[in-house]
Amino acid sequence: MDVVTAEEMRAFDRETIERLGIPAIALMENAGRAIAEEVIALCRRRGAGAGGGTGSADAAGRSYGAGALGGAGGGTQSYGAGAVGGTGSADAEGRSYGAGAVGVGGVGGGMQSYGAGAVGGIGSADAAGRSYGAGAVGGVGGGMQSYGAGAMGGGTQSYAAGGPAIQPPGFSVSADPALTLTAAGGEHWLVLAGKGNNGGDGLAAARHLREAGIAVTLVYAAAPESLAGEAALQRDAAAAMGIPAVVYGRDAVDLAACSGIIDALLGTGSAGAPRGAYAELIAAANASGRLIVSADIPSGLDADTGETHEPCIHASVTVCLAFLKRGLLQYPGAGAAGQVVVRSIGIPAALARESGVPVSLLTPEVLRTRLQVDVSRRRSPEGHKGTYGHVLLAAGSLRMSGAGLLCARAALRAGCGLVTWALPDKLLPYVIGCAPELMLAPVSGGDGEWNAGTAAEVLQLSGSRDCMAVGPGLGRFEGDTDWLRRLWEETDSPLIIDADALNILADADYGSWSRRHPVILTPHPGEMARLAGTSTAQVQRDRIGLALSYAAAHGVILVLKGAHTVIATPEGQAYVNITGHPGMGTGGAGDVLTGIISGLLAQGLDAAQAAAFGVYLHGLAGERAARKRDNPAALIAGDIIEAL
Ligand SMILES: NC(=O)C1=CN([C@@H]2O[C@H](COP(=O)(O)OP(=O)(O)OC[C@H]3O[C@@H](n4cnc5c(N)ncnc54)[C@H](O)[C@@H]3O)[C@@H](O)[C@H]2O)[C@H](O)CC1
Ligand SMILES: [K+]
Repeated sequence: MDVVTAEEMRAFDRETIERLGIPAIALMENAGRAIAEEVIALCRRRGAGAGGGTGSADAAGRSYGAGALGGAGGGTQSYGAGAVGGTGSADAEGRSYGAGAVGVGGVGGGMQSYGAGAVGGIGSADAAGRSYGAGAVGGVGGGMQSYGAGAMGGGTQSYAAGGPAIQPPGFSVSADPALTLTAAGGEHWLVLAGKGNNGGDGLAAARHLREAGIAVTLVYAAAPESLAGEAALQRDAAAAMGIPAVVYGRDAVDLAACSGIIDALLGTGSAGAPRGAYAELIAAANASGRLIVSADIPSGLDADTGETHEPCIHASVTVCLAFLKRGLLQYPGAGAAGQVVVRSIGIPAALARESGVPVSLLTPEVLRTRLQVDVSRRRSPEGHKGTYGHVLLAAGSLRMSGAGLLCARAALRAGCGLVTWALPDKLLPYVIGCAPELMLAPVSGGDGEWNAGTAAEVLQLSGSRDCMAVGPGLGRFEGDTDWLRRLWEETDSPLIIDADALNILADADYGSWSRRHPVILTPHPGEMARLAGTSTAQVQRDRIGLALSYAAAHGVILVLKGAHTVIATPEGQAYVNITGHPGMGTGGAGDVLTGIISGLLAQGLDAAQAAAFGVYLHGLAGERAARKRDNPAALIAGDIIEAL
C-alpha cells in the first residue's frame, strides 16, 4: 500500500481529472459515498450493541469485541470483527491486508484490516467467520456473515454460492446494503463543512446519509456563499434536497446535540494551525464526546508529518481518500486518526506506483511484492545449519553482558544456523551455558571492557561469517572510533550497527569511511538525534522525511525505531511498520531487533529485506508476547525472543 504526501495526492488528483478525464465532481461524489458508507457501517456496529467499546477493552482502551468501536478519539483502536471488511488474506494475527480498511497504530490482538474498499471483498471467510467473499458486506456487529461469492448481502438471509439455499434460488433484488441502515431513526449526524473540497466531500456524504434515513444537519464553518467549484455544487445539491444547514458564528450550534459528527473541515489543503471558526469547531467537536468520522484526515493534522496542530480533531474513524497519507502513520497523528479506512474514490492506485511514490505501508503484500521477501520462510528439506548462515556479534561488556546475550539468542530464533558472540574475555565464565546454542569467542578485554586492540581479533573472526552485528552492550572505550572504522572498512560482509556503536558513529565523521558491503543502522530517536546532529523532538517531527533523507545522504539502510518504525534505503524507498506493542518499550527490545535482523541477513536476505522483515517480525512477536502477559507492562525483551 502506497503512502503519499498532500502534494503527491494533489498531483494524482490533477492527473486523474486532466489526463484520464474523470470529472472532479465524480471523485467528490465517490468520496462522499465512501464517507457515508463508513458512517453507516459505524452506526450499524453501534446499533448492534457495540457502542464505545463492546466486549473487552484492554488497558490502552482498545476495544476488541465483535463489532468493536473505537472510542471517541484518543487513539483507541478498534479491531472488532465488525470492523468494515477487507479482502484478501489475513496474517497469523488475523490481520487482513487485502483491499480493506487500514488499522493504523494497531497493536495485534484483534482483527485489523489494511486496504481500500471497505465494503466488497473477495475470497473466503477466516476462522472467526469473517467473510472476505465478493459482494460480502460488513455484518451487523458480532462479526461479518459470509455471503459467499455473488450472493445477496445486506441482511441475515444469504445464498451461499454452491451451498444449500435457504430459499429456492430465483429472482432476487437487493437494496444498496452499504448505504442502508435499519433503525436509522435514532441517528442525527452533524456535518462540519469547511469551504474547500474536504467540505465538499462532507456535503456529498450528507446526501447519502439522508437517503439512508439518517437525520443530517450541515454546519458551515464559513458562509456557504464562500464555497466555490465542486464544493459549491455540493452545497447547492444539499440545499436543493432541503438538508438543514446552520452557519457557525451566525446560528446557535450545539455539537453535543447529535449522535455523531463528520469532520469535513480541513483536509490536505490545510496549512498551519486551524484558525477562527475552524479552530472553535474542532475544539467543540472534541469536547462534545461524540463519535467523530474524519474526511480524509483529522482536521488540524499535518498530512505529511503527523504533527497535530492545536486544536486537532480526535477521530474514531478516518476515511482516508484514495491513498494513505504519511501523517496518518506518524505519531501523534496516528493517535488522532482512530481507525483508518483507506477508500478508493476513482483515482487509480497505479498512479502512485507509476510515479514512484517512495513510501509504503509495511504489509506482507509489500514484503512479498516490493521487497521480494518469502514471508513464509520455507525451508529446503536438505537444509543444514550451514545453509542458514553464521552471525558474528561484537557486543557485551561487564555491566551490559545481557544485551549481547539477548542479541545473540534473537539471531538464532530468527533462524540463522550459527551465532558466534565475540565478547571481552573476562565475561566468558559468566555467560558460558547461558545459551548453549551460542558459540563464544573471547577477545582480549582485560577488565571486561572492549579496547581498541581487539579490532584485529574481531576482523579475523569475521572472515568466515555472513554478517556482523556491532553495538549491543558495547560501551564506549578509548580508541573506539578507530576500532569501529576498521570493522566498517575491512569486514567483507553486511554490517548492523546498534546502540553504542551508533554513538561512536555520531561522534565520528564517518562519511569519509569506505565500505564495500551494506550497512544497517538501527537508532532509536535519541540515537538518531545524535547521528543527525539535531534534537529528539526534531527527529520525531517528521520521522519518514528524516529517515529518507538520512539514508540517501549516508548510503545506509536506516531503521528509525519507535512507534511505527521506519525503514529507509539509500535508494530513497521507505517502509512504515505498524506491527508492535507499547509494552515493547523495555530494555533489550532493541538488542533483540538487531539480533533478528542479523539472523535474517545471515540467511541470505539482502539488507533492505532483512531490515524490513526483521522489524515486521519483531513487532509481531512483541504483540504475541504482550498478549501472554496479564498486563503488557510486564513484557520484557526475552519474551519477544520466545514469541518469535
Ligand atoms: N485527490 C484529491 O486531492 C482529492 C481531494 N478531495 C478532498 O479535497 C481535500 C483537499 O481540498 P482543498 O480544497 O485543497 O483544501 P481543504 O478542503 O483541505 O481546505 C482548505 C480550505 O481551508 C482553508 N484553510 C487552510 N488551512 C486552514 C487553517 N489552518 N485554518 C483555517 N482554514 C484553513 C483554506 O483557505 C481552504 O479554503 C482533500 O482532503 C479531500 O478531502 C476530494 O476527495 C477529491 C480528491
Ligand atoms: K477532515
